[in-house]
Amino acid sequence: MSPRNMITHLGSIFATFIFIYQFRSSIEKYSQKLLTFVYPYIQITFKEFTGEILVRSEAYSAIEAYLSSTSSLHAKRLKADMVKNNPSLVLSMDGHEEFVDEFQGVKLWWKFTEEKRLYKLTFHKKHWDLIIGPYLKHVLKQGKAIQVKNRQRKLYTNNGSNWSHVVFEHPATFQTLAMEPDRKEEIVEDLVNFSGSGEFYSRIGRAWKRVYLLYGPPGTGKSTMIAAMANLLGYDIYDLELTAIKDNAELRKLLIETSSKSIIVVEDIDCSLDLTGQMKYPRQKGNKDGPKTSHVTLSGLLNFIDGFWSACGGERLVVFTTNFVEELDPALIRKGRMDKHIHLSYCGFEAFKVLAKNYWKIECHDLFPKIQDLLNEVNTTPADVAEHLMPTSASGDPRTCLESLILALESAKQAKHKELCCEEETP
Ligand SMILES: Nc1ncnc2c1ncn2[C@@H]1O[C@H](COP(=O)(O)OP(=O)(O)OP(=O)(O)O)[C@@H](O)[C@H]1O
Ligand SMILES: [Mg+2]
Repeated sequence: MSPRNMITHLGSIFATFIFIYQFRSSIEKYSQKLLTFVYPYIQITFKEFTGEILVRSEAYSAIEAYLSSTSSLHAKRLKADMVKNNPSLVLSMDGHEEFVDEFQGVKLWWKFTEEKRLYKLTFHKKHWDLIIGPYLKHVLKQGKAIQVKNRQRKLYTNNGSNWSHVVFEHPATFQTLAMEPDRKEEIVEDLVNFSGSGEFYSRIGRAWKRVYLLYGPPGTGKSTMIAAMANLLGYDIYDLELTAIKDNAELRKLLIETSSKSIIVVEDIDCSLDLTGQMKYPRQKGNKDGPKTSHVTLSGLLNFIDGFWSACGGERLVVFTTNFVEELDPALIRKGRMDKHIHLSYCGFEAFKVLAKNYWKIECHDLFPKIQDLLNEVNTTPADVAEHLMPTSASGDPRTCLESLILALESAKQAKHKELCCEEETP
């Protein structure tokens, strides 16, 4: 073939290529249009790992948590996994399993692809706004809440300026806490409101934190309530031992290292802090008048909490406890610094009934009226009552325990009576 013909020949091949290419892209364009007309569904994929450095996507894990809880009710094929830091089995959709969800009357489909580690969401394009907006917001919110509930919680303690932690597994709940039901309900409501009010706090420009002061005699349930709070909200606990802290710099370091969704606990502040704000030393635990040993003042701590928390992460509770609330400087415990004061007192009859139900699953008994009368006359702590209700032998029956409690209450009543008589006799 002559060069001239060769070039013409090549030109026509090239032109054909161009034609096919253009024809193909218009086919693609029209087929795309046709497809969307014929197939009006939108698909969105959520991959487990995203970005150049392949970070695990938060959206993926929230969707996984959401679907594992909702799909386990409907999907036909599930798989069960033990997940690190999670005490229970986590069910999730088996590979290629499809799950139909419904939101405000709109159907949508989730499909999990195991080998690609992705979730595919399919929905009709006319629901675009509803799905991209409220639905996905609902899925991520629910998923995150489920993750918090399932995650293994930790109990941190500080030795000096470093935290160390153990797995937090305390059985106390507000159901098992001996307290008047309506007071308990009010506290639970306050806590649940707090945990759901992130937007509220950012709208009013306040740090998302709430400070509780639990006060009352020893053995009335202050530490038990803290555990119940952590279990209710799924929070970690940071048990801050202030006497182990040298100065404010160490305190700042410890507080900055705490994570959100946690309770910072400062027990027995009357024993670990200078309550008047002067740089003296607090007393040893339980010794009302002994010398003080820490270098951190309550006002210094509260200023940190006010200042520190407005500067960084939110959703933290701070809980102070004390046996001697009357010792605390009112300026330091005023509302706004310590938002909620909770008095845990001696055991009343309603609180006793909670303990009787916890320990013996009894809600009434012929000895209850006698116990009610004695509890109205004698101050005894739930710890003491719990001690008497503890079954002494495997076959023990409630009567033995209730009778031993009555004996103890009657002797306490006589001792009180004697004390009163002595007081009257002393001139
Ligand atoms: N209100 C309560 N409800 C249920 N159990 C209680 C209650 N109060 C005390 N107890 C029982 O008594 C034990 C001691 O209670 P807890 O440690 O909560 O007392 P506390 O108020 O923190 O005492 P302290 O002031 O000495 O720290 C707990 O293990 C718990 O079993
Ligand atoms: Mg305690």
